Amino acid sequence: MEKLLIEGGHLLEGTVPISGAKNSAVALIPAGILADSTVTIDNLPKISDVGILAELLEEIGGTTELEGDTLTIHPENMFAMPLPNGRVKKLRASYYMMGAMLGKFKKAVIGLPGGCNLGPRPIDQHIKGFEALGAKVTNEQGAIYLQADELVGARIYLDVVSVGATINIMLAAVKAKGKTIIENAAKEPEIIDVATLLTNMGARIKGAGTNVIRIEGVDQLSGCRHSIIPDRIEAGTFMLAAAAMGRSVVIDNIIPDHLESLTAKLREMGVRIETSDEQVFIHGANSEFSPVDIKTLVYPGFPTDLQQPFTSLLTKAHGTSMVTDTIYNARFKHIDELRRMGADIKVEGRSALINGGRRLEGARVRASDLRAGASLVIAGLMAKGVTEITGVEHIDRGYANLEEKLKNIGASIWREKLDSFEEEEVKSS
Ligand SMILES: CC(=O)N[C@H]1[C@@H](OP(=O)(O)OP(=O)(O)OC[C@H]2O[C@@H](n3ccc(=O)[nH]c3=O)[C@H](O)[C@@H]2O)O[C@H](CO)[C@@H](O)[C@@H]1O
Ligand SMILES: C=C(OP(=O)(O)O)C(=O)O
Repeated sequence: MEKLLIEGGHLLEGTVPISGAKNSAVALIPAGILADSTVTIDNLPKISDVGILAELLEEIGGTTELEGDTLTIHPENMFAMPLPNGRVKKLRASYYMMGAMLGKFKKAVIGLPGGCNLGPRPIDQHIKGFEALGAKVTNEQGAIYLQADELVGARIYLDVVSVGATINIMLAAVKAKGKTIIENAAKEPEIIDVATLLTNMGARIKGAGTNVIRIEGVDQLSGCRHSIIPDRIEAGTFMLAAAAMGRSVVIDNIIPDHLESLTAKLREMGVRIETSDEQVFIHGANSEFSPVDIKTLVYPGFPTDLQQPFTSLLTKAHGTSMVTDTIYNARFKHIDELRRMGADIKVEGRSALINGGRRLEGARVRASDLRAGASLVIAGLMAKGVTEITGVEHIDRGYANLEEKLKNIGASIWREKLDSFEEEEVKSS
């Protein structure tokens, strides 16, 4: 077990290159199962979720090669190996093994997924979609059993706009007989990225990125090469760090349009931002920030995954800000930790009220989930003194080379192994 240490107060200056998107990568890798020849995925982020998914493909008989940021998937010898336990429990996106294996083999056994604990995260809409396509789905002892004689296209209306259900139904439907229509689909850029890969493999998909996706099933999908879109959440996290502590920071290799909701809110606070085709420039630290209210919404609204990191920045604004999460009702585990660092924050229902303007102080804190970790890293960069963050394994699920990227722009951040006393403390917390 490890911890991150940050000596706060250092101003940031320079360029941060952004990696490929976690939430695309974790769907694109299972999508490789559907092909009958080699799939090559470029611009892969070096994060633990990616490594675990590659191992899952090997568990079902595939071979994978990771060289730099390129993953090559050889799906020829894959088979419908049941995966009721083990690695599937370590991440949320293992649910994509359901759609991909159902699409390819017409059957799958997959343990219920893990991932960030943000309150209830049901997968009823995924299952509703699989059933509509003709699968029999049962839940036995924490694993989902899926079986179909054949998959037949259907019209599926999602009761909840869900990224995971939209992608999972696409994965299952691309090889179904006839036409599938997904209504009230999610519109996140990662959905377009997955549809692009599948289309390059030979799938027929129209409307990805709108709320109605039409899929005409095909018999066969072949290998292809695909480069992952930039990670808008990683980019947003660095934009927030730069707003908090940046003299002048360039966030490079991004699609600025994917970050419009964040850019608008930062500008409203008084952060100076310029954008170009593939970069944003942030001039932050010396400004007097105004408080703002944010409400998380489905894309193109403000992303829930940036809510926690944004909260840290708001401790610097002069006055009271309100952060409301309409997607997850319990995504506030970072708040207690920010309080340990001196933040004045109250949680009321789905909202956090941040009374900003006072400098945070370094403390020993715990990252309970991925973006709570990002929020604590930003808080640590801002704080007086040293902040120690445990729960680093959550941060490693989603941020590639975080310390290196921050060090390169002037942060003082390093990683240490926990001693046995600290390990005991973490295990019992
Ligand atoms: C691997 C991945 O891509 N993770 C992202 C994905 O998670 P994930 O795909 O799990 O999130 P969803 O978009 O499915 O969830 C949105 C909301 O719908 C609810 N819901 C979802 C499915 C379902 O069957 N029933 C249901 O009620 C969820 O509890 C949540 O309240 O989108 C989230 C929302 O942008 C992000 O926070 C996660 O980073
Ligand atoms: C919630 C997240 O991830 P996951 O869905 O993989 O748990 C996230 O990326 O912020």
